Amino acid sequence: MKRMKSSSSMTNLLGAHQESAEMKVTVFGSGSFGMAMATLVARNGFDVVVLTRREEVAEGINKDRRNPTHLKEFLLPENLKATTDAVEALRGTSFIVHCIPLQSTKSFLESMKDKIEPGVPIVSTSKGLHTETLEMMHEIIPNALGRPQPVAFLSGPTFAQDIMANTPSGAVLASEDIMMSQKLAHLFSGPTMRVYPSEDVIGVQVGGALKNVIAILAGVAEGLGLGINAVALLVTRGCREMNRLAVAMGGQEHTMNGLAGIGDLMLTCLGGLSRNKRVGIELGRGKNLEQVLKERAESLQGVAEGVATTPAAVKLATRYRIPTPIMFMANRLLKGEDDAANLLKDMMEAPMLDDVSLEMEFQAMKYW
Ligand SMILES: NC(=O)c1ccc[n+]([C@@H]2O[C@H](COP(=O)([O-])OP(=O)(O)OC[C@H]3O[C@@H](n4cnc5c(N)ncnc54)[C@H](O)[C@@H]3O)[C@@H](O)[C@H]2O)c1
Ligand SMILES: O=P(O)(O)OC[C@H](O)CO
Repeated sequence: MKRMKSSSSMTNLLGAHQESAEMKVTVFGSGSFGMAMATLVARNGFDVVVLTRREEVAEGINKDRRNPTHLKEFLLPENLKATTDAVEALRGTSFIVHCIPLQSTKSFLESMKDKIEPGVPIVSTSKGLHTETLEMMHEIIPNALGRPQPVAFLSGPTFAQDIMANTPSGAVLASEDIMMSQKLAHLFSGPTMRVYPSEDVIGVQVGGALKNVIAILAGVAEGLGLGINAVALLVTRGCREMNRLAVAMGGQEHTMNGLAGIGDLMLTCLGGLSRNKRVGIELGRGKNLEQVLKERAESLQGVAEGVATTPAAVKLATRYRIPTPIMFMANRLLKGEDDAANLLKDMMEAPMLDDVSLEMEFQAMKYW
């Protein structure tokens, strides 16, 4: 494919699909979502290079057109290549799609800072909150690079498998600059993907992070065999906690009512493919967290961001004085402070007082 000679500035994103064959896109990460994003933009005509840590993955993608470890049932487009060489992956790139788990992003980007051109936009797809610093990606990226960088955040109800299968999906892409959101959203959109531009950087990120916390509990209810009524109860009341906290943190209510909020919550909690929900199911069936995470790591089942995000979510809820008893329950469970059945029984016995003030609710932390 024809390459642009120098393509590092936002102006090169103008013109979108008709110029796509001349534009190179770099994808960080060859896990499930890295492969889905790489395939999506390759289908839109871009030359795509996936940066992977493992030679055998690069070789599988380049020679067999399959990732040998993730979503290997899908044949990859010919204009999608892979490399373990960051300089090669980034040479002449127009924009970067970041698909590395949030907790690993700081160290990863610190190692990349001299290789990434300052003007190249980074579209983050990572969903979470830093477990210790409580930071979101809009803070982690410039801190790790040691400079401002054009950044955008793509989030919504998008299981990697469904994107690979080319069935219809939708997401939101947010940046502080609505013009940049519009241009980038257009580059990701296609016959089976609708990407809506937004300026709500906080709402889009918080929605993607907190839905994973609630999904763990949806899984716990399922693992305990409590039935779909219990799942709907937890997810709906969890949704209220997620919205209140997101708005307190600066997110917009309409974002939480859209694809990056309730849309992703529904998919993750009710769909069958969520890794976060799967962790909850295993906990509900009586396994401990250490055992669950060890088994997942051994069989390359992919990151469940909600595990590391939950302690950060409850710290932020405390900072913003937002009552989030369901998220606190998830935290107690993950810390091994109580077992799943006991926690849910306690929750059912909690008073129901919706007419108390938010502050009273927060102090009591037992109304839900
Ligand atoms: N899988 C999905 O359906 C999906 C959908 C939307 C968003 N996301 C988000 O995308 C992000 C990535 O998810 P995923 O499903 O691809 O996870 P995954 O576990 O399948 O893959 C993660 C990738 O990151 C790489 N990686 C991890 N730590 C690294 C480090 N320190 N340095 C370099 N590479 C490192 C791994 O080798 C792997 O290639 C997560 O934040 C997730 O919440 C995933
Ligand atoms: O598999 P999960 O739980 O990480 O969810 C994947 C995506 O975030 C769904 O939108």
